[in-house]
Amino acid sequence: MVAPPDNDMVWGDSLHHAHQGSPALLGVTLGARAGEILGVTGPHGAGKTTLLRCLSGQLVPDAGEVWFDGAPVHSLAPGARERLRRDRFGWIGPVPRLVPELTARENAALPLLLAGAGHRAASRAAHEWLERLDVGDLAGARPQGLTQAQRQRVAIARALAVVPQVLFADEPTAPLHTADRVQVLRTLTTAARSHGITVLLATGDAEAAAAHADRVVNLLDGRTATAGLPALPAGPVAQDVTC
Ligand SMILES: Nc1ncnc2c1ncn2[C@@H]1O[C@H](COP(=O)(O)OP(=O)(O)OP(=O)(O)O)[C@@H](O)[C@H]1O
Repeated sequence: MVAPPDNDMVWGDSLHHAHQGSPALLGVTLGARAGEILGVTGPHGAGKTTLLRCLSGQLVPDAGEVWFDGAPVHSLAPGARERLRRDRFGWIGPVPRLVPELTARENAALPLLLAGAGHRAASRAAHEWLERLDVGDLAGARPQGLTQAQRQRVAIARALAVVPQVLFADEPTAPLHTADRVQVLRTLTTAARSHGITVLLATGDAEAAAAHADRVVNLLDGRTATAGLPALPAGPVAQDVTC
């Protein structure tokens, strides 16, 4: 077992994984430094989701190692991995999964309550994050009364409210209209930067990654095609971004 580079918060080394015999990762090595926003791009089927699931401890890779903050993740027992995910990691997928019986505010507050926050503090923090995501006025609505785009904003608020050490964002703006994607990605990355959250942002949109990430890794057919290219400076190009 080789320890990761000192300044990497998350590190995957020689990751291989197959889904029921179909290879998805064929030896990917990458690291994200503390507070870095790392874009992971590539076409459909490149392995982005599988990579994020391995790095976040949802999947144990068939081969290779995953490290978080200087400690191995791949060799943790399932319960310890579950606690790590709950206490340190956040996850945003392309489809919002909210608890239907709870309001938007209660959904956003849920991870804070699970982490031991008091009810009032959790509710206040959840509401603040909903406002940042422009759904504060919908705090009392239940998921079925929201559009898919609004539900996704609630899911993003929920993931940020707990201020995870690492946020895994897999196509986080997929359900949003093109015009809203830049604004939501900017809100997400600004919040992450101001709170020192490390972000792994998977997107099929190379322009979006270049506009919002500090560094971009490109996957192709389960392998790293180009790694560590500096992102383009955020600027006018961000206006045209889709993802
Ligand atoms: N649950 C699964 N069962 C079988 N094959 C899978 C499964 N999940 C992913 N795959 C396959 O693994 C490969 C990598 O898929 P993955 O979803 O990781 O890529 P991706 O880059 O995230 O693609 P997309 O942009 O379409 O989400 C693809 O060939 C895909 O078909």
